[in-house]
Amino acid sequence: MVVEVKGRSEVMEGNQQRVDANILLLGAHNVGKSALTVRFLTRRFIGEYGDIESVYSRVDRIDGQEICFNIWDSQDGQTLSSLSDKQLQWADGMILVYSICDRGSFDVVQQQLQQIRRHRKPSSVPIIIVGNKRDLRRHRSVSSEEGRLLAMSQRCGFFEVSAAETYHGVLLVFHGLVELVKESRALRKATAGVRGIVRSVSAVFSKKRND
Ligand SMILES: Nc1nc2c(ncn2[C@@H]2O[C@H](COP(=O)(O)OP(=O)(O)OP(=O)(O)O)[C@@H](O)[C@H]2O)c(=O)[nH]1
Repeated sequence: MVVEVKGRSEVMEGNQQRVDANILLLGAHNVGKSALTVRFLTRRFIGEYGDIESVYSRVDRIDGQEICFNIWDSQDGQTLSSLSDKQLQWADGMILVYSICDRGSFDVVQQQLQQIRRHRKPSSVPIIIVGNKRDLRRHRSVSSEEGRLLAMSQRCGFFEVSAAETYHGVLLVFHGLVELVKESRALRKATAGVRGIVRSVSAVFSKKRND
């Protein structure tokens, strides 16, 4: 299976900076990762999704800025061991999906979170946890509070949505994540700037000491 992986970039087009955001969808089998991806890309819910793993792109204009979403819809509820370094490093932001009717899928999200945190700091990769299949709430086995508490304890965003019922909720998830990606990049740039200043000042003082 070939997965085309693009690098991350911020491209200047005219005076406007285009932002690329690499978004990785994770979660257990059958929770609706493909349904969320297809809903976001096409506004449609088609019911059956096969087993294609790929990176899809969509360009949106948000507040006048062009954003290119590169979305990697992972396959088959990847287990902890099969979550590759390549996927973890590629992502600028992640969406961890569970089904509100499937407690096991909520456990998978918690395990995947632990694994991600071993590789990437919260400041380097924003995460949104999504409880999907909200339309099936009569079969609910994970309460909204549990989802929200997990998200708060792990410094993640949280949404409950139904890929089957609405486009708007799904749009909020992807757009919300891209805002967090932009904030995290700005923070890292600022931190790198401060580190540079500290390094320069230290260099000046150590030179003076050596003179
Ligand atoms: N009722 C309901 N069904 C959904 C919803 N989202 C997805 N489904 C159904 O759940 C099943 C699994 O959806 P997929 O999108 O293929 O799930 P996935 O997580 O990509 O599954 P894998 O690729 O096998 O890991 C399909 O039958 C979808 O039609 C939803 O919001 N509500």
